[in-house]
Amino acid sequence: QVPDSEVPKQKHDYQSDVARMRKIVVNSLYSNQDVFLRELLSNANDALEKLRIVSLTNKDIVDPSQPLNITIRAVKDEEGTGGRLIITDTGIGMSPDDLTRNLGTLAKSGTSEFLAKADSLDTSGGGNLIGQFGLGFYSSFLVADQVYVASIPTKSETNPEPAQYVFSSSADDSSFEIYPDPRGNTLGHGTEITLVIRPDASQFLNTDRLKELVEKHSSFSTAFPIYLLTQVTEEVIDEDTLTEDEPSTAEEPSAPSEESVLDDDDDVVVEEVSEEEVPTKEPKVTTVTVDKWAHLNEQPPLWMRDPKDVTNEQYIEFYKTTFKEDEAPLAWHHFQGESGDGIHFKSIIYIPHELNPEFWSKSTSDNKGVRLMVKRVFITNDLGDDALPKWASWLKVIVDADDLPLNVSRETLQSTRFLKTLRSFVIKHLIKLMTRIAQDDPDKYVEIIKVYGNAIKLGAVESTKERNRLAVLARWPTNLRNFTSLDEYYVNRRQGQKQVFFHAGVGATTENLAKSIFVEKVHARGYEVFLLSEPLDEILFTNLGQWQDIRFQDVAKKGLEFGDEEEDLEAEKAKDEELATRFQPLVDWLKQETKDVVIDVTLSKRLVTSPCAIVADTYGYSANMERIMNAQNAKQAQGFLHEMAKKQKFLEINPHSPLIEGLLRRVEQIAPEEGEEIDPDAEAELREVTSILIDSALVRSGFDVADPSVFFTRVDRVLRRSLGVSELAEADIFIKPAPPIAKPYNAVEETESETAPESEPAEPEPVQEAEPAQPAESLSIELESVEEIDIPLGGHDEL
Ligand SMILES: Nc1ncnc2c1ncn2[C@@H]1O[C@H](COP(=O)(O)OP(=O)(O)OP(=O)(O)O)[C@@H](O)[C@H]1O
Repeated sequence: QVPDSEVPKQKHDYQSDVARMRKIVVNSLYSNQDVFLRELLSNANDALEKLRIVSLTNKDIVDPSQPLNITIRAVKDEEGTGGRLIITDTGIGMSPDDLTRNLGTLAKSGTSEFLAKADSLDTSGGGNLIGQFGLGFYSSFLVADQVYVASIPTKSETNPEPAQYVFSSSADDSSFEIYPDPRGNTLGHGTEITLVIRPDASQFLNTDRLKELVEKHSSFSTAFPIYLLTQVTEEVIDEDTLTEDEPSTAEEPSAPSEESVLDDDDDVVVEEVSEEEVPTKEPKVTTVTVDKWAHLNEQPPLWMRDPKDVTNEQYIEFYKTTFKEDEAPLAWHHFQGESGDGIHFKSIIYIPHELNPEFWSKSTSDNKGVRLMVKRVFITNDLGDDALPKWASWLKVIVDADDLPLNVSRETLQSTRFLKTLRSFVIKHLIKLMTRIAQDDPDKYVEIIKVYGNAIKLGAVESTKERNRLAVLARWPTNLRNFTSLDEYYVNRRQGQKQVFFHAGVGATTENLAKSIFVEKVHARGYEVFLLSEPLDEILFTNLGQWQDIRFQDVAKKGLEFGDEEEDLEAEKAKDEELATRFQPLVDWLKQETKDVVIDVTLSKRLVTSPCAIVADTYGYSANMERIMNAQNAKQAQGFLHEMAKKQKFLEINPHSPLIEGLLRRVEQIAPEEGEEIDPDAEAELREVTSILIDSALVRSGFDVADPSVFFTRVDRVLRRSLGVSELAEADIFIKPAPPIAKPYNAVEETESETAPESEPAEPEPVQEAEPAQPAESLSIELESVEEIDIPLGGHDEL
């Protein structure tokens, strides 16, 4: 019976956003109509969960004769064109105020964000938004022209005698009505939603279709039984009273009870057949249609089942429904464990298909992704920051603990080892899951690592306990391939290799890193080098220190060894000595010239074609680390140490580079003979060339030059010389001054209206005629008289 009759009704206007929202939901989700059932069942499940939680501390509020369940009933019109779908739960219920607030307003935060998003929505995105913004109830209007919600809350101190009220609204109304249910209290406690199904949605009155939908979306996501009223035909023995062979339809069914429920094993249970009298004459068999409640979710909830009995589709559907996600997860793992306090649990962990964009910007984990159940009953999804470490806070977890008390509080959980053990179990199984995928399905693993690679690295940096296991899972590009693991690197190392080579440059592309002067020789020799572009990478390698028995080596730092240096030791040594003697004058000159920039100058063994490089000492900052530290404002925090670390640099020159050869020759040329004076011009020019060489070495090595404008002025000067342009020649500058300051707003308006008829726009006034704010001549004179800055040569204070 639709609860609509001549009782006084209170009319309320929908909050304007609600009307807009309903329209959006209906329009954007039209092709996705069947989500309505999932949404309403999810609300019913929530209401039952709320009641169960409240009843833990207040047993009296639940009517023991009223089992906690959800029922679905389809009632077709006599004409068979439409009908009503009635979904009832015996949950917490709603008072008239709740009905108004919950169904008539949008108290949710993020509503305006939703509306903005939804305005530009295509149909495919709608399902996701519905979940995110809790629009569940409005999806009723996808299939119904008119919706009645009859509800009665449980008894409480503030409401000892609750009454059943109805919320009624049609799909096009801008208002809704609230009124006392003319039928009185028919529900005990709970909510009954009656949808007057639109003709184009009549498939939802078909019990087979309903059964299919519930099985697909909802059967395993609730621990409360869901019953569907189905009609079964039975053959019964006709009593004398029945003379015709007409099928008879059962009356309005009562709520499901154990006896009235269809048993799955035994398809039809005869319910209303009296066996009082044994007919004496030949019995006549008649076919009757009987209404029966079919229990749709008889199987235990998914997480309690044996993984062997669950299909991939079921895992995916369960995930979507439980965590309100529209996309399938990337992977999942179903396992059981024991907390050490004797608490057993069953759990499923899911890796969502994408990382929440807020993951990197939020400092706390704000984790609602862990749903704790006790003996199949939902307890909470608010276990606080302790539930998962920040780096793994994107995981979606369902966990059911058998031995916890139902009224367990967050404080109790935190004081026992349960949460701690759960956390380490979840992480252990996540690592296991990822390791398995990495081995069995490398393509899938790449997909996962693209999304979660940096989160894994964060975990390896943050967690000392799991560092090595997580580092195994991380992947980096190298000069030889993409997505390389540390183990792969180790296996492919060269004979005698005692270092894991890496080169880091935050934000640089892999291609640019591969072209670095520090990589050229390592690459040319056929060694593999990790190319790191994320801020976390170098920190992680530094924290790891070594992999297996070989230590990490930044190729841009001192200490680079290939491991085969011993092989030609004698021949090498002799060559080195010869080079050292030959280049000594240049090294001495450079030491003097660069003493403020580097702590020493050496002949390089790492460069191939580049003339020189700035190399950080083992304990100094590499260019990458210097940038990271500067960005973190570590200068203030670490003061002296930071400055010291920055200074630990060496200049390495490549004795095989023609440029360095040339420089050596110049240094030798300007060296005065006994009793001769040094040529000051030649010396000044050499200094300038040296400065440019050092600055470009800094830039090539990834460091910043102290003052780029000084650097470029020097380059300009050298260019002028090579082009035969006078160093003193000044630029012919004329800069057109800006027009005078605009007139006040009103004045502009007046002028415009007087002088600028719409059809014929006035010629813009020539700049000269306007009254300049500053005389144009004085401006141009000032600019034209700018002089080139005279840069003192020699020394590198400015570096
Ligand atoms: N069957 C029900 N029993 C009790 N309260 C209900 C029921 N259905 C809806 N409500 C109340 O109405 C509110 C609005 O429901 P709606 O489905 O629109 O969003 P929601 O359930 O809060 O969001 P979400 O779908 O994201 O969980 C719910 O939060 C709940 O308080």
